[in-house]
Amino acid sequence: MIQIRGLSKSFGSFQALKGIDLTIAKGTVFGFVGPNGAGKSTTMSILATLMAPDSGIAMVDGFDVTKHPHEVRKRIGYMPDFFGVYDQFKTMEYMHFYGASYGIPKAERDELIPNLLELVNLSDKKDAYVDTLSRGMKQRLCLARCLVHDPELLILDEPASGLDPRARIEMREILKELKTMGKTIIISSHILPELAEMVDEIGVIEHGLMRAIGNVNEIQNRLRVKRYLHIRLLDKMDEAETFLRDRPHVNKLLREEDKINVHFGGGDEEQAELLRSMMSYGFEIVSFSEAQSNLEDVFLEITRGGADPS
Ligand SMILES: Nc1ncnc2c1ncn2[C@@H]1O[C@H](COP(=O)(O)OP(=O)(O)OP(=O)(O)O)[C@@H](O)[C@H]1O
Repeated sequence: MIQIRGLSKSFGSFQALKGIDLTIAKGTVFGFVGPNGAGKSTTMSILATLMAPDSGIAMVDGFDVTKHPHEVRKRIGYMPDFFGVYDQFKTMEYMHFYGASYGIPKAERDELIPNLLELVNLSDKKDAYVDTLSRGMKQRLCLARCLVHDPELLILDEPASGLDPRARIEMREILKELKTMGKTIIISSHILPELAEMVDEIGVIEHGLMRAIGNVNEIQNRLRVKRYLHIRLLDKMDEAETFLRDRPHVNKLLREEDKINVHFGGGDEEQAELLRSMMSYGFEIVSFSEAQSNLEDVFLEITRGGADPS
């Protein structure tokens, strides 16, 4: 669905994209993650035909975004990170406005729009003025608007940003629904653990370069991040940190207020040995647990330069 080769874009002397490559198959939900200013929005704007690259190629469903923007626009629904919602419209009117812009006949819109509003849980707000909607509702309305022409590809730039936890969960449920409908989705986010359960693949971008692409497990394996141990102690945190740094298979330590998180490269036996050694040294251990590494850990690992993902 998406093919990007050597995509570059500069703003003045600043190089926002430095030749990125990316392939996303049809039906994939792709999580696009990276720190602020990494180049996510720039890449998405180019895919949405709103910005021309300086060099390189971006194709959507076989159409070049710069040569055939109209073909591309028919196939995509784009949700920008900042959007206006034409406050003087009621929800229903707003949807009709977008539907009409895509040339969808009124009779068809009359059938389609209530279904879309239901999908995004806004049926009861159909007669409300857009400016009276909450932020979460506006974001869901924007998503419904993206779906009006039944695009195959959704390009969603931080659709959950600024939402409270409940609104985020609602947004995530809608995205899961779209996934089951077979849409290809590229979604950027800072809320990484939330992406983990719905994305098929992730791409990590930093300073305009793709640092890693693959499914979460593949990337973890590539980074050789085996397991994460959370160790809570009654006291002697500094001493424990020094002790742990010298132990075998301890790749990295992250200190939190009341616990030490260890990136551990060993297996069960080595882990048991680590616990044994801490006990015999005299540390008073409150808990010693193993956590599944999640998308956030992977992201931190890559962007802190803790391991070479290549
Ligand atoms: N129109 C512009 N003019 C000048 N610089 C720009 C412009 N658009 C983006 N940039 C710069 O390009 C870099 C990449 O920006 P981009 O918005 O793509 O990042 P991002 O990964 O989406 O970050 P965020 O998560 O903060 O939205 C940033 O340093 C940004 O300041």
